[in-house]
Amino acid sequence: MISLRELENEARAHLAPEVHDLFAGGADDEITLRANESAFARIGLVPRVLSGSAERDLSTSLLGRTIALPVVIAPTAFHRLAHPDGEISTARAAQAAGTIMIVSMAATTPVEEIPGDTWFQFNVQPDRELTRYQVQRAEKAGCRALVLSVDVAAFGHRERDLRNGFDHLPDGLVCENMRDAAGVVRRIEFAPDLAWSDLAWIREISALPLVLKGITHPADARRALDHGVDGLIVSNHGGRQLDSVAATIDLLPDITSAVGGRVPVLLDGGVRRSTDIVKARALGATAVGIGRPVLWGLAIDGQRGVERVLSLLREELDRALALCGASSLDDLSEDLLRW
Ligand SMILES: Cc1cc2nc3c(=O)[nH]c(=O)nc-3n(C[C@H](O)[C@H](O)[C@H](O)COP(=O)(O)O)c2cc1C
Ligand SMILES: CC(C)CC(=O)C(=O)O
Repeated sequence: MISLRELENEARAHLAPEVHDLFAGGADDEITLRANESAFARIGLVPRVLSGSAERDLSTSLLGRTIALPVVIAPTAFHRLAHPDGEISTARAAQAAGTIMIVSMAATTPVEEIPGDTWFQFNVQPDRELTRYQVQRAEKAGCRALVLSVDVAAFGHRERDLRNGFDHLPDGLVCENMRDAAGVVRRIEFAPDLAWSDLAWIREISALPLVLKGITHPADARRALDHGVDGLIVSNHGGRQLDSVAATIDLLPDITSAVGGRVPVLLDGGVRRSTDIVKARALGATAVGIGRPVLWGLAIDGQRGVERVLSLLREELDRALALCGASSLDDLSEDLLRW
């Protein structure tokens, strides 16, 4: 398979239709789901010539670590629905590629068993003691940052899942990181009353860097900086939460200018080609996250499938930099783009 698009098509044959829908789908009319990808296509590149070098440096630094390419694994639920080895395979592939996996609170593998360089994503639960326990587990397990999803005040209306009647995991699979201190697997709930003032409490329960995922408004980006967060992820949850949210690449420039380089800004949603990464970097993102392509790779061939996804992006990015006359990611700037 020679592109993420081919992997996406092939994955269909490896998944039960309702699981494919669960992974592929978005909320309501899936306007945002489509917009994320199509918005990248509307931005043109205007490459420079005769300014490249024999070798390109694809590495970037992120919260004090160097990652080999500016692509991290976005947190996605239920990897064992895609492949029996689930999150372990994903993590090993991320490790092999020299990047970070953001482990989902809804992972089907205990965070303690997931190897490599990981961050832990969570939604604050109405039972704050459960959240405290989860966060402390992740910290003990060696996760290097916390990723608080802030776009989950309610559960998105995913019509494919409603139509398919997909409302619980098959026997044998549970959200392992939803166990409470007594070992009981708790249901994921939402906390519509979560507020900026709660960030102080998260700081109290953990010393890890805190990244907010699901920032779309530049005023919220500024507010997040006022609250001392360590990073932001511009995300509309892959179109699975509020439908009609603007495409993330269209939201990015206002956020990066509000942040002014004070903390790293990541973007996810619709990244399928290295030229999407070039555009995001040119608009000030430090790195991008990929969600669904990882699940497609996993469904097709476990760890090797995810490795393929990451190596395709790496090869493409190396070529795109050469063709942009760039020798490193820092050579990519907004003057390479035409809207
Ligand atoms: C099947 C699936 C499960 C997801 N689960 C989570 C999750 O548990 N927590 C979270 O913050 N985001 C979750 N997301 C959103 C992703 O982190 C990411 O924002 C989105 O997938 C990026 O878009 P992309 O799939 O187009 O790359 C999920 C997305 C998908 C497709
Ligand atoms: C368990 C869900 C809340 C996971 C999620 O965020 C998603 O499916 O998009």
